[in-house]
Amino acid sequence: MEEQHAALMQVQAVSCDLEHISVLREVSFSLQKGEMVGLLGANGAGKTTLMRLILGFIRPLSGEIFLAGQHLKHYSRRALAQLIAYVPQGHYAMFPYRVIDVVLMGNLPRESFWYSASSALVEEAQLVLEKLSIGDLTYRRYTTLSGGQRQSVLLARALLQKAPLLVLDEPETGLDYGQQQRLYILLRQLTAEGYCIFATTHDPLRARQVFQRAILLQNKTILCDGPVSTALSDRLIEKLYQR
Ligand SMILES: Nc1ncnc2c1ncn2[C@@H]1O[C@H](COP(=O)(O)OP(=O)(O)OP(=O)(O)O)[C@@H](O)[C@H]1O
Repeated sequence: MEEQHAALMQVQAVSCDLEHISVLREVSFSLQKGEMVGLLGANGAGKTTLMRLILGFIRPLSGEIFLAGQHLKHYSRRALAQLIAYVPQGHYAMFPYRVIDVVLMGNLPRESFWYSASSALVEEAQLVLEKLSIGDLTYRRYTTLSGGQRQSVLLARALLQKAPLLVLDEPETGLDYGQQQRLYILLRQLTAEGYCIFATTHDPLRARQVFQRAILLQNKTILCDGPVSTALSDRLIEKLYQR
């Protein structure tokens, strides 16, 4: 059964310009179910741009991106959201929704906008919040939360989305030490359940402990892609961040 071996995401020779400036050149890699992959590179290396490309927010100049075997351009927003969940780096001040309502928005790709959440779904959302140790925030207003608390709520929303590919932009930013530890334990559990985690990080030493595989971006392309034991060697870390 070829389907079972197909990569969850395949990026083939992707190049991208922003404002007529070349940002990425001939980037190729694939992501499989059950993998936890870190994306590393110096400031401005193109990590966020690469994430925006695979999320379908921007189109590549050339190259192809496939998700679950289908070209990204053939997906509707809703169909895409059933396969990729995204936790952005920034925390935008939104309307003063309650935390539980923000988390329930994770189910929107499967429902119409005006759907009323079943009690089973509300219970599920509460369980996700508890899993992230923020059950006490359930009925707080999102706009009143701290940056780290908002980050955890956005992760809860992404988990309720139940997409097999979780894309996280610097997920540990703003989290205290305990929340970071719990986050990585949870991400490991999710990969064991078959989820694929693709996350940027600025902490190569931490990445060496928590990720299985690392993709290093430098000079607009991939410097190294492999198991953290080799991709995050002292030599390559030094090379990656040199000026
Ligand atoms: N909208 C834009 N228009 C023009 N250039 C952009 C735009 N967004 C990003 N860039 C440029 O593209 C390059 C890659 O930016 P990107 O945000 O992808 O880097 P990054 O690796 O995520 O950086 P950081 O670690 O600082 O978050 C940078 O040189 C940046 O200045």
